[in-house]
This record gives sequence, C-alpha cells and structure tokens, in this order.
Amino acid sequence: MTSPAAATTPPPHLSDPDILSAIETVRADVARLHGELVRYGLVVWTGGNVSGRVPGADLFVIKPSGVSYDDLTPESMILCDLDGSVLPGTPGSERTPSSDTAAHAYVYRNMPDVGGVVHTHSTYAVAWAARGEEIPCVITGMADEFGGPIPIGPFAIIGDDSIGRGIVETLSGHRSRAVLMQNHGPFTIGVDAADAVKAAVMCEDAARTVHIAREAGPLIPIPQDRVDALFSRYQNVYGQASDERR
Ligand SMILES: O=C(CO)[C@@H](O)[C@@H](O)COP(=O)(O)O
Repeated sequence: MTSPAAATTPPPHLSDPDILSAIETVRADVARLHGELVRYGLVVWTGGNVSGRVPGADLFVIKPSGVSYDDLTPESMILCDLDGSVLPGTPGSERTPSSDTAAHAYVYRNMPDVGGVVHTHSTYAVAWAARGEEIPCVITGMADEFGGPIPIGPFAIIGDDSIGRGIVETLSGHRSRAVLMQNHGPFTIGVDAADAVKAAVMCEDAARTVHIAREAGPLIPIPQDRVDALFSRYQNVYGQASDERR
C-alpha cells in the first residue's frame, strides 16, 4: 500500500520551478517543430519524429507514436527520462512514445552536448541510405553545414539500442550532424531541437541536389582545405553572434 506522502511526492526535478518551466518550453518547441518536418516536405503520414533535451535535467520530450502532426500539441508531447521511460502522471503519458524513443534516449545518454534529435524518411536521403552510400561533399552548402560528407550508419532494426548505438558510433567525433542509417533513413542531431530540424532540412536538400548533379555527369570534389575553411566560416561567422550554435 503506497503511503499518501509517497503517492503525492513528485520526482525532485518536477518540483523545481525552473525545471518545470524548461519542460514547458521544450514541449512547445518540439510540438511546433514537427510542423517544420511537414512544411519542408520531409515526412509523409507520421513517418518522422523530433525530440528535445530538457536543459538542467536528465529528461527529454518526444512525440507520441503514430499521431497526426495536425494533432500534436505541447500537452500531447511525452516526457521521458534518459532511459527512454515515460514519466508517469505527466501530460501525454497516457500515450505510447515514438517508436524511436530508445534511439533518441541512447543519443542523449552518450552525447551530452546534443540537445535535439530528429528522424525522417525524407525521399532523397532515404534513397542514398537504400544504396548504403554516403553523400559526397561536392557543394559548398554541404561544406558549410556538415563539414564534409554525410555518412552512412549501420543497418539496424528498430526496437532496441541498435539504431541509437549506430548513430552515436557514426557521429561521435564527426563534423556531420546527419547520418543515413542504411536501408532506413536520416537521423540528425543538434544543440537543440531546432538545430536538429535544420540539419534534417539541409540533409534532404543536399541529398536531392547531389543526386540530380550526379545524374547529369561526374561530380567535382571540393579540396579538403577549402571544405575546412567553408565549415569554419559557416560555424563561426555566418548568421548572428547570438545564434545558439555559436
Ligand atoms: O521508421 C519508423 C518505423 O520503422 C518510425 O521512425 C516512423 O514510422 C515514425 O514512428 P513514430 O510515429 O515516431 O512512432
């Protein structure tokens, strides 16, 4: 029989007003960012997901599995710990979290600087993944955003840590914020959920452009020192000093 005190005492972080405020902010951001996947044509039906780490807590927010993007609200997002377990009694916890929750959780546990994770089935990126072929860095936009090629990750079946392990093993120490999991599709990471969504948008743009270029003729590689210079400028000069990525 649970004592009344134990039944009503929330986990320590859920009694901290700063953490509660951070949770609400991440819920709103993650709910809104799923609309960006639709806006940029990265998903069909419900075939993609966004999550965001809660700053200052071992928690993250992710969408419910198989729910239309039209129906996603901050309250319908699901709050999980870094093992991927849903926090009971929190808004949205009555639903099942995304199929990829274990993968997102594995990334958050093993890549502490990552604040957001995105998975899509965007067409051109999945086509490269179906061939198990990395996207070569032959356009300056890729050098800017990814600092080189977009790598291929191992074939992994959904449902355990294998996808998350493949993402971490491929992206740890790699400039790219996107990985094409073989035969499946792109997973991207970022300093926050918005940054991971941007990486997913730019990954699909690169996949499409390089695919079309290669159909028309041989690709011209960019010299590595030029890739390095472009990446450094884009990461440290482009945009505004207040940008989150700086
Ligand atoms: O790729 C898969 C399933 O194989 C999932 O990522 C995709 O369908 C999205 O699933 P969720 O709606 O996030 O559970």
